[in-house]
Amino acid sequence: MTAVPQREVVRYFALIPAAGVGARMGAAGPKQYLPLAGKPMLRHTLQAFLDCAAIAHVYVVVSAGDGYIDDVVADCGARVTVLRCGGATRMESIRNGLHALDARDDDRILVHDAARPGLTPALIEKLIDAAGANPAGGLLALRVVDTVKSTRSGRVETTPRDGLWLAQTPQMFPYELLRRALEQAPDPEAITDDASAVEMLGLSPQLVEGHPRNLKVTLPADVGIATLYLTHEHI
Ligand SMILES: Nc1ccn([C@@H]2O[C@H](COP(=O)(O)OP(=O)(O)OP(=O)(O)O)[C@@H](O)[C@H]2O)c(=O)n1
Ligand SMILES: C[C@](O)(CO)[C@H](O)COP(=O)(O)O
Repeated sequence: MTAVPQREVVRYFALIPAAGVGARMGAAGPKQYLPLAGKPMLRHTLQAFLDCAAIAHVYVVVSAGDGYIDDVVADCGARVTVLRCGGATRMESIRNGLHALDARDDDRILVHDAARPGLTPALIEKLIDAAGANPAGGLLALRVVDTVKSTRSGRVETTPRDGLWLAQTPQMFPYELLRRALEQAPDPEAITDDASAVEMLGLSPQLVEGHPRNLKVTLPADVGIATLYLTHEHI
């Protein structure tokens, strides 16, 4: 009997860049380790992926000299791998992480900021369900709800808000596409999210409605808001 070649099943991997210094937070150490609702910020972020059955493995990228990560992942089990290959920018950390992990071209990589601890398994599943089959990938994003002003022209002008979105993470792409996009980006220093590198290839990643609880903790004022969400599961 001739063996029928098996189609390989697409796997979903999380890649969490956690090698930033948190300059805008201005805390004594990197913001991803700040205690929030009793746990380091990054531990909350990891839990969302650990609680999502669709995620085969979680990779965390930290800087080579990181002295906090071992304690944070101590109770995470074998589904989490630490990659000590962080770079000088978010994009560099992600590129280094992609080189270090073992994935097939079609596997989906969900890049998610360590600094977005309010992510939930339901939001991860929503992204996978909506955009998992899209060859150009997809990302969580929020529709702009406020009136938008622009000062680009030198005077104050009102810009229509319809069709404007705020990018969140996870941002999910086939492994080969994401590697290629980040390698070919003309100015990787200017790229602040992964989707923009994919857009530069002429592709259109799918926007999937995210949630305000998935805010990025960037400034000191964000700590209180994130804590509120983490202590109130259903808001
Ligand atoms: N060289 C870098 C810079 C950032 N990040 C990660 O990318 C995510 C989003 O970046 P951002 O909020 O800008 O974090 P920081 O770079 O730490 O903050 P800041 O820009 O205020 O210094 C964070 O989880 C951060 O740890 C990273 O892995 N490597
Ligand atoms: C990836 C990101 O979180 C999407 O909103 C964001 O772009 C990170 O970079 P920033 O420098 O904090 O804007």
